[in-house]
Amino acid sequence: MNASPPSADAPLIDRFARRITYLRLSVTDRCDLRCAYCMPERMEFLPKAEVLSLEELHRLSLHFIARGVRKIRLTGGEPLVRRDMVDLVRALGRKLGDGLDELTMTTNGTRLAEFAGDLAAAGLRRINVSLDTLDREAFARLSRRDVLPQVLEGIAAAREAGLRVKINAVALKGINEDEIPSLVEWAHGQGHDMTLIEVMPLGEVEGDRFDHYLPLDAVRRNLESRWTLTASDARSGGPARYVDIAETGGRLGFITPLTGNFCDGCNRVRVTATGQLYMCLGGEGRVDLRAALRSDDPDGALAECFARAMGEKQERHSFVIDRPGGVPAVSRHMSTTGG
Ligand SMILES: Nc1nc2c(ncn2[C@@H]2O[C@H](COP(=O)(O)OP(=O)(O)OP(=O)(O)O)[C@@H](O)[C@H]2O)c(=O)[nH]1
Ligand SMILES: C[S@@+](CC[C@H](N)C(=O)[O-])C[C@H]1O[C@@H](n2cnc3c(N)ncnc32)[C@H](O)[C@@H]1O
Ligand code: SF4
Ligand code: SF4
Repeated sequence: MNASPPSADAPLIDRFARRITYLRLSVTDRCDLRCAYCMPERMEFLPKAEVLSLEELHRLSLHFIARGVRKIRLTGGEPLVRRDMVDLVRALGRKLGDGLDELTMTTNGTRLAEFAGDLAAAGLRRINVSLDTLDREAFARLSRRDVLPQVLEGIAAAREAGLRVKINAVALKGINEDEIPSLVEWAHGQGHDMTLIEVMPLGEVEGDRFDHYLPLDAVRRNLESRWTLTASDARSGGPARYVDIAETGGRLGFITPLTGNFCDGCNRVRVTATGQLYMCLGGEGRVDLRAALRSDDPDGALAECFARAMGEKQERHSFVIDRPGGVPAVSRHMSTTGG
């Protein structure tokens, strides 16, 4: 008996009954920074010709929304280095309240001062800005670019434009470890939520991630010896688990792929700038949506791709950072998959 063809708007549900409602869409693999935990100084970027056009990114997003995706995060590389970014936000913003609950972005903030107003006007309400340190020299060493003042200006501009800002910081032993409490105080003092992230072994970088890996269970214990942390029920749709801190009056999230696996509740997939759908951040499994989109029968080909992706999405990642010299879990850099 022949199986019936996959339907054009079947919800995205994987083999483990996890429903996919969150798309992380990487709009470019390029970046104006070179964060040492993310990529090497001499990073090779994709030829522009391989990257999806704005119209293709939009069309693909609509296919995801038709299948039950309610949250789209634009990411990269650095999304704001792509020139037509605001146009994409404007186009997708029209789906807010009409299938889409949230359209948001993760950015390094270097270009936010220029774009915050346009992004807010186009429908963004909330934005995550990556900021690992407030020390200008440490920032310049870590990101290999001396642009901390620009990032701080960007964050201020986002707030002025009415965007809710969440600060993301990768916790790094010997780099920002001692600064974590003051970074949290600063973020909360500015009215921003904040999230700490464990470094993940994705893609080759210069140096050994083991040297700077900082488990967040230890960071949490340290913060508990200083402040009153109360577990919060707040959820932002991503993997963070939050606490409220009485003394700073703010919320702090922990993203713990290594010390507290959260794959059971996975609700997301990611698409690269070349239209490759990766079912898991920590896996090699992918399907080629660009080829489907450019085929003679895009609707049928995409339906098949989505069915295959849901059949193949893996249960969990197998990241470990447990000894010097470990190899990355996958060769792909975080900047390719968009985090
Ligand atoms: N291992 C793993 N890490 C993830 C996943 N999703 C996001 N992250 C990591 O979490 C960090 C923060 O991601 P963000 O781009 O701020 O997105 P988010 O945490 O979903 O954001 P919220 O919507 O504010 O919850 C990045 O370093 C991501 O790589 C995931 O599915 N698996
Ligand atoms: C890949 S970046 C893309 C968006 C933007 N360029 C930025 O930095 O916000 C998304 C997030 O991934 C984080 N990240 C990058 N490499 C990482 C790694 N190896 N482990 C954990 N987080 C990482 C960054 O700190 C950032 O918060
Ligand atoms: S973390 Fe973001 S800003 Fe830093 S190098 Fe990677 S993509 Fe660029
Ligand atoms: S590592 Fe893979 S399975 Fe786990 S939460 Fe992330 S995408 Fe989902």
